[in-house]
Amino acid sequence: MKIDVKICGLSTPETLEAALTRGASHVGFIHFAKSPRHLEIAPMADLVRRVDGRAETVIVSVDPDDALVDRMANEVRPDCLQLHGRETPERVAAVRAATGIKVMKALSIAERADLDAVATYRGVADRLLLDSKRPKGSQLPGGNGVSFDWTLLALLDPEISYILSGGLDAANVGEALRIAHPAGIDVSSGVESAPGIKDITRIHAFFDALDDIAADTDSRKASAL
Ligand SMILES: O=C(O)c1ccccc1N[C@@H]1O[C@H](COP(=O)(O)O)[C@@H](O)[C@H]1O
Repeated sequence: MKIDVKICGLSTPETLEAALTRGASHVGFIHFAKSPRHLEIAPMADLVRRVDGRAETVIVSVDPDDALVDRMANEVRPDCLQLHGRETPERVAAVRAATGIKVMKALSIAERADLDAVATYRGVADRLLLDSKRPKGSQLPGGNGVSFDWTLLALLDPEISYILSGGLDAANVGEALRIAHPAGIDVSSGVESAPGIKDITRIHAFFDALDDIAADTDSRKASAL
């Protein structure tokens, strides 16, 4: 089964094109002032226009107030709003109802107990994204390039569809997909040369790794016949 691939924290037309050319299903843009990937609304709207239907566009924000939700919805018009803060299920439902835009809710996972929150967003958020907890001292709730214990995901109801995020890169995505069975994967730091600087070579390396995994899966299926 082909999984969704979200390349997040894009901020230049060149790196956006690289992600789209390699077949990203989702491209993400960060609106969070403390992030090295932060984009103001106008340049973000410009990048979103360039996508022109080739992938789903996602704006990532953290506990946005109603005024910011309104600006993101009306001035950028993304396909999806990713809420990466402490938004409750009620807030997710309210953002969705107010904008008519899909909502992806990010949840932080570090231990078994963190999985309990996942079910409370089921049927409320359009997509669920499972990310690592922020490391001590980090000002960012995501985009820290840190992964969590993927074996925890075996404890999740298998009916729950999620996007796996946190510390993925070309070197570890194969192992992640052997352990977890996400509907999609999300990468940001793993395709950067420095915080906030997307690297076209690393974007290609990430998709090359996914191509290798797909080829390996196909050859295993063929030899099982
Ligand atoms: O990337 C950021 O700076 C960021 C800021 C605030 C909220 C979320 C953010 N990023 C999200 O975190 C995932 C995982 O990032 P990484 O691959 O571990 O670096 C990223 O894709 C964004 O969805």
